[in-house]
Amino acid sequence: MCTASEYFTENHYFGRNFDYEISYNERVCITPRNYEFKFRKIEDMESHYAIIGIAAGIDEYPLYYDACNEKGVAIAGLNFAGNAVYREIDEDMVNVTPFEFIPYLLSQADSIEDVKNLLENLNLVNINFSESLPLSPLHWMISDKNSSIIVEPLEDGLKVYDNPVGVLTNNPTFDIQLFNLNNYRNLSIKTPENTFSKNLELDAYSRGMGAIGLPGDLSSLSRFVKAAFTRENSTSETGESESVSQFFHILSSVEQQKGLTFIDDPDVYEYTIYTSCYNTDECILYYKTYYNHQITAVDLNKENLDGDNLIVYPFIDEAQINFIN
Ligand SMILES: C[C@H](CCC(=O)NCCS(=O)(=O)O)[C@H]1CC[C@H]2[C@@H]3[C@H](O)C[C@@H]4C[C@H](O)CC[C@]4(C)[C@H]3C[C@H](O)[C@]12C
Repeated sequence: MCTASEYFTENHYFGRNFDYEISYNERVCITPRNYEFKFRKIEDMESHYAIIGIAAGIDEYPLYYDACNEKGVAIAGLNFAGNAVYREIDEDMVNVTPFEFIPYLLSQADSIEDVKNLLENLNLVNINFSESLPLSPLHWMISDKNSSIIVEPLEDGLKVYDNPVGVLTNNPTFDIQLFNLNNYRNLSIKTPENTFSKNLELDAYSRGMGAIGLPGDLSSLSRFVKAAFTRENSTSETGESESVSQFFHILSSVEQQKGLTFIDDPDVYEYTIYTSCYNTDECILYYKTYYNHQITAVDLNKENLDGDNLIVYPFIDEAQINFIN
């Protein structure tokens, strides 16, 4: 399971919880403007926008999970098992593989409007990266500071939805996730009136009673509601550290602790391996890992963006504990 979200103060923040039982040696990976993107079915790209993101630990290619480009367009890919359909090559369309989807869009899109235009003629083809890294069934949340969309490769074609809630989890399809929110329209951040009955005196014995009924389990339908409610009502000071802190708090409302989502024996559980947060205006990537709660940051603009080799920062995953005696 995974959850993606965005948040606004003076800047736009975007990121995700990466929840899974397997790590592919994730790391921060910067693709500078002159790294040559080789595509399987379309022309290679010699120069493009610079990209910062979190990618699998493969040396020759940036296999991004989530990323942001120097224009402030950000994407996260989330599991969409049983729903994602990738197609045969169609010579009349632009044939891009799922693992090329993030590089293809972020290398050239200035905005969500650009992304929508690129999607119009795009065919996501069923070509895997390698024998050992097969096709992964994904859907994507894509945002800039002005708008957000969800892209789902469905049986009947590539579906693009406007995203009015600024979150995404996993199954079911986004339209059902949105519809399900209707069931929670009674939730409130305020103490509720007693509408149960005029004849009964029911006491508001605790703060937070307006959100009784907000799901707390880790299923993707429930995380969608929890993340949407938390994000919608989130508030913070507008400085960078306060905004980043609030962003991580939104995603920690749906984080997965080891031991709660059993996958397999012996002791295989899904858990929140990392949480990312991009300030898309400044192109700074912040992250935390399951073991390291200290926020680590990498600033795209501090690199030489005109280079042609990938720049890699391995994750700092050990606990950083601040002993004060
Ligand atoms: C499984 C990951 C998504 C996490 C998630 O949504 N978990 C929820 C699981 S579930 O719904 O609850 O079952 C996805 C996100 C990005 C994916 C990776 C990226 O697409 C990059 C490459 C792509 C290759 O085709 C496969 C390996 C891979 C390295 C992918 C492995 C895996 O599918 C990843 C890591």
